[in-house]
Amino acid sequence: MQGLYLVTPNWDDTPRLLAATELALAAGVALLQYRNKDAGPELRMEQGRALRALCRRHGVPFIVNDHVDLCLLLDADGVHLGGTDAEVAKVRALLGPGKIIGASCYGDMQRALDAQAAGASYVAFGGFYPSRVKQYAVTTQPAILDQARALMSVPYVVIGGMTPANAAPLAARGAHMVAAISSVYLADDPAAAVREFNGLYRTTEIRDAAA
Ligand SMILES: Cc1ncc(COP(=O)(O)OP(=O)(O)O)c(N)n1
Ligand SMILES: Cc1nc(C(=O)O)sc1CCOP(=O)(O)O
Ligand SMILES: [Mg+2]
Repeated sequence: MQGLYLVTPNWDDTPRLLAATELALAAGVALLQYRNKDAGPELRMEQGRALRALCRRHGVPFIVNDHVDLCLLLDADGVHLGGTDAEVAKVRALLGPGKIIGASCYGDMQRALDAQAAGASYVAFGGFYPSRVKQYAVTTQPAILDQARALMSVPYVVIGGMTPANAAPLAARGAHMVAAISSVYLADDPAAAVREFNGLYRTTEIRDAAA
């Protein structure tokens, strides 16, 4: 797992969402998360089903945000859980070993260690920078990645206001994936934005190979 972790925006216009996502997936995305905090159950089912089909066509793992029931209904590849969502251990017991479970850990290393012990497949640290789509206090520091490199055995993701430029030092510091919404979905050219994010990892690989 390395590269861009694309997360969807709160768009109710499904054709627009699918068109932008298709461009992004064709450009090369490591994981896609369906996150629409404004959608009701019907729209979530419609968008989730369509995005799952798109991901299958492109061979990209499909993750559902928050909704374990939707993950099961769609036979998604996994679910992402935050502090107010279901507990990782309970969801792991329900989904079994084959599904991906992600856990939001904000700037909290102990939370990441606990999530890993409870069966998380990856953890996410954030928000590093102000976001155009979510309000939070920007308190997470890049130094948490140095602790993660030393302590974590599952991959760790960075999220929150990511652009190819400001994510570069975080990728260089060991983040396995960069998660983003607006830098791709609000870009004039979503495919070009995806390629720019992926460029961070080519640079990291070249640097690692030379070390
Ligand atoms: C990859 C990734 N990281 C963090 C989050 C945030 O999850 P959460 O704190 O549960 O907040 P909401 O996304 O549910 O508003 C995420 N979704 N994805
Ligand atoms: C959904 C989400 N979770 C965050 C966290 O810090 O846990 S930041 C965030 C929003 C990410 O969108 P953008 O790339 O547009 O800032
Ligand atoms: Mg959540």
